[in-house]
Amino acid sequence: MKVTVIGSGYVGLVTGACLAQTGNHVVCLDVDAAKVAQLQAGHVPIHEPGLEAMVRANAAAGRLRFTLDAADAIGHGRILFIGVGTPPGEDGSADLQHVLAAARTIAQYLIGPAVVVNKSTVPVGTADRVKAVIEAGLAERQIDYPVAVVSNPEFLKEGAAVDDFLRPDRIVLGSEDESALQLMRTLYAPFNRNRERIQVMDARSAELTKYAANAMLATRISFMNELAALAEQVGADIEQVRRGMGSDERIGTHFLYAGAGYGGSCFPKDVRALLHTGREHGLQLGVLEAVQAANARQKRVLVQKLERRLGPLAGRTIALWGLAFKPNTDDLREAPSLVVIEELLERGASVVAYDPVAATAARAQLHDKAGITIVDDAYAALDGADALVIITEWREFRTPDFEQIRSRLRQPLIIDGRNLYEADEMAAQGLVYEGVGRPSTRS
Ligand SMILES: NC(=O)C1=CN([C@@H]2O[C@H](COP(=O)(O)OP(=O)(O)OC[C@H]3O[C@@H](n4cnc5c(N)ncnc54)[C@H](O)[C@@H]3O)[C@@H](O)[C@H]2O)C=CC1
Ligand SMILES: O=C(O)[C@H]1O[C@H](OP(=O)(O)OP(=O)(O)OC[C@H]2O[C@@H](n3ccc(=O)[nH]c3=O)[C@H](O)[C@@H]2O)[C@H](O)[C@@H](O)[C@@H]1O
Repeated sequence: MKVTVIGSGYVGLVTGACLAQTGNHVVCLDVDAAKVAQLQAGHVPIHEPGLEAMVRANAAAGRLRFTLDAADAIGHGRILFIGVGTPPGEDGSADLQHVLAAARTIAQYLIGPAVVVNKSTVPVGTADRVKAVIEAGLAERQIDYPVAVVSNPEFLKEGAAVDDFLRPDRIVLGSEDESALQLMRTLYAPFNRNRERIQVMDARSAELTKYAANAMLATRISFMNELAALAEQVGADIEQVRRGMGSDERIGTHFLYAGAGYGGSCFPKDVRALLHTGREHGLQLGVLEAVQAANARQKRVLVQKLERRLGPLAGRTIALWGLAFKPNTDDLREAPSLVVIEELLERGASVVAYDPVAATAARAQLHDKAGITIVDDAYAALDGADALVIITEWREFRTPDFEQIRSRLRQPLIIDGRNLYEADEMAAQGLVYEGVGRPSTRS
């Protein structure tokens, strides 16, 4: 099939590459000239395992190309995906300017009937708005090609995006247009083998499903972070509690890890956007408000732990391991590390940070901040530091050289925002260790 994808970011690029992989001919449109040039040269500008190889292979096979030329891209596809960003506006609502601009571009250059598929995360009612914008644009051109708009929210996770797209838990299709749905079923058939993953519903339910899923996951995390604080007070271990409660099938084991707070480009923004939708309809979503407040508190917990151990932090040097909002990505959007860095610098501490993948992105973002150095060696970050704070659970931090950690730190203190180690083992290594919601070493 001929497919056009508007927006070549995490979602657009993964969608384009995976659909080309199953034999479709895909053209990806973007407005960012530098990004398009990079992609045309076979370079994927984001760190996403497996993506670059897939992009190169499909480009070489003639099934995937990138363009800035809207007429070319819109003229190509019978199915047109919208995968542009929906960043938070001032009031927390999802800013739809890019989605609506994409709709206008479609209307301007469409040369025949089309199925427009919205993959961006958008508030309820956006499918109707997109359809109205396209129809108005076509009417101006005095043509009336039939256009169906399908809501098809994306559930991929960064760092596992290709895998998630190829093996989705479900494929949500929001539309009441039978022929559009039939086309979508055919397009998604390769990702729908062995068991039925396609769920058809109305567009509004599809749009709300996306926010509901992210909000539920965020809720689980904030709930566990709150319980972790309680566990510390009552002398329980949140890791044992997690195992105990997660083995109940009704609860399940995923997304129950207490930590440094959730970050990323989606949970924070989507929780805010859903709260805004609630307010627009006169509803206070109290559970979700608490989720958001708990997360804001959690991002500060590691610094409070440091203060309790070290006293005032002015003049101290703190080593940070991990800057990305989670492993396997170089994405720093809403990363807990940024809050920790801000809080440490505000208190007059210096920061020496290491991240195996996000260092370049972090240097670009933090270059104007005095007091932070980003180094390329995990152990070099420790030299002369008063403590090590672990913020992202990169695999290489799982079994580090504890002897080096102890000898290179000025004080043998680890504050672990991801509960990677056991307190008694740390004590045996001569380290003072504190995780989140778990018993610490004694001293
Ligand atoms: N990043 C993620 O893991 C996920 C994101 N989403 C949602 O998908 C949407 C896209 O997110 P990302 O891919 O992360 O965004 P992104 O910021 O990485 O990429 C968006 C791309 O769209 C381009 N763009 C903007 N306006 C355009 C226009 N008028 N025409 C053509 N291209 C245009 C931008 O230049 C950029 O390259 C958002 O609504 C997000 O909430 C959904 C699931 C997962
Ligand atoms: O809408 C989106 O963009 C995506 O948002 C999340 O994906 P992502 O933000 O890439 O990353 P997650 O793996 O969900 O992690 C989000 C944050 O929660 C934190 N987290 C996750 C799990 C957990 O148990 N505890 C916890 O603190 C992570 O460290 C990270 O900061 C969802 O998992 C995806 O399904 C969704 O498509």
